[in-house]
Amino acid sequence: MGKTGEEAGADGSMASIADYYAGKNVLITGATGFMGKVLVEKLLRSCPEVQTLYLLVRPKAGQSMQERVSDMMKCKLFDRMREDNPDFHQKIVPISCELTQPALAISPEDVERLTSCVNIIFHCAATIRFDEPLKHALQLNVMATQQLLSLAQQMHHLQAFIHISTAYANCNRRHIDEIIYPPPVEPKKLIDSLEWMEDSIVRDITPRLIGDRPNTYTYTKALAECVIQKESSKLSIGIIRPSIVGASWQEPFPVSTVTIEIRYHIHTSFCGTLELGTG
Ligand SMILES: CCCCCCCCCCCCCCCC(=O)SCCNC(=O)CCNC(=O)[C@H](O)C(C)(C)COP(=O)(O)OP(=O)(O)OC[C@H]1O[C@@H](n2cnc3c(N)ncnc32)[C@H](O)[C@@H]1OP(=O)(O)O
Ligand SMILES: NC(=O)C1=CN([C@@H]2O[C@H](COP(=O)(O)OP(=O)(O)OC[C@H]3O[C@@H](n4cnc5c(N)ncnc54)[C@H](OP(=O)(O)O)[C@@H]3O)[C@@H](O)[C@H]2O)C=CC1
Repeated sequence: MGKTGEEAGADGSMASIADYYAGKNVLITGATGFMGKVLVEKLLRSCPEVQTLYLLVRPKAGQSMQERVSDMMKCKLFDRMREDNPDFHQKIVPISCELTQPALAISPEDVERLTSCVNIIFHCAATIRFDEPLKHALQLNVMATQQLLSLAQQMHHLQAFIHISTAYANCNRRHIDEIIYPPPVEPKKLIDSLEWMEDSIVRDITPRLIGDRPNTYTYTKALAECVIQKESSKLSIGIIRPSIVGASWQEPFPVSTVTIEIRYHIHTSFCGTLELGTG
């Protein structure tokens, strides 16, 4: 992550990661997901002086966002935290949202609270279904990212906006550099033109639109990177492109063997069961 000059010591040395997070307020989207909850646990455990984690969570399946976050903190992932610091939940503040709604459906009071104190944003939320209908994938992976960037610009103390992309955003290329490639289409034009179209028409033209990318997931993740790049002069932005995220190696506890059922369709259909061991 980039550092601001004021975070460097007098001798120009960088603070440790834990020192950097001391007293910081962090906003996380997708905190109930596979990667988000690991991030929440890691920040709480390894950066004990972090001030507050604001989690943007939607109510789901009859559960309020508070119930969902309470359930999450009871899961095995947080066993070590419960032992080390039973009061860790006090650092977590759930904020109600629905990322596909205008202004992310965050209440004005919560917007005020977030804009006055958030220092770092981790944007993990996305639809990761490879076969998500294009309109919905655009709504969540691209338009919600745009809306979160708008919110970020209102934040008075924001130091970093970290966007979780994917190594597969440019999987149509043989060689991928650490750059953002020009978009296959101007995201705003695409969104505007799909808005009035019936879902069935969008479905029919999706293969033409995504071109040589294998699915709507990688296509919309690539468009999201372009949306992010447009704001890069106004915000301090980092883009992470993980590849395939597996089980934990050592922390918070080692998972020695995991069986992954592969039903991915990237370049060819692929079906089978893969055993991954860690030693
Ligand atoms: C040595 C190394 C070699 C490595 C060799 C790898 C080669 C392969 C390369 C591909 C590499 C792409 C890496 C992208 C990395 C990102 O960027 S992250 C994105 C990751 N995305 C995902 O994991 C989502 C994948 N899943 C999907 O998109 C959809 O489930 C599919 C595959 C299109 C299937 O859709 P569907 O036919 O409607 O089926 P769906 O109801 O979704 O799922 C059927 C069942 O499978 C389960 N299921 C679905 N997805 C998963 C999952 N990921 N895990 C477990 N269960 C699942 C569901 O829970 C459901 O279970 P039941 O309810 O039946 O019990
Ligand atoms: N898993 C992997 O191997 C890889 C993942 N990535 C990227 O990492 C990020 C996280 O992926 P992962 O954790 O696996 O995904 P998950 O599907 O496990 O999590 C997605 C998260 O997004 C939230 N979300 C989805 N829709 C909405 C919505 N409408 N409003 C509010 N929140 C919403 C989900 O909340 P809810 O619980 O309410 O559904 C959930 O917390 C993604 O950006 C993905 O592209 C990149 C490379 C590899």
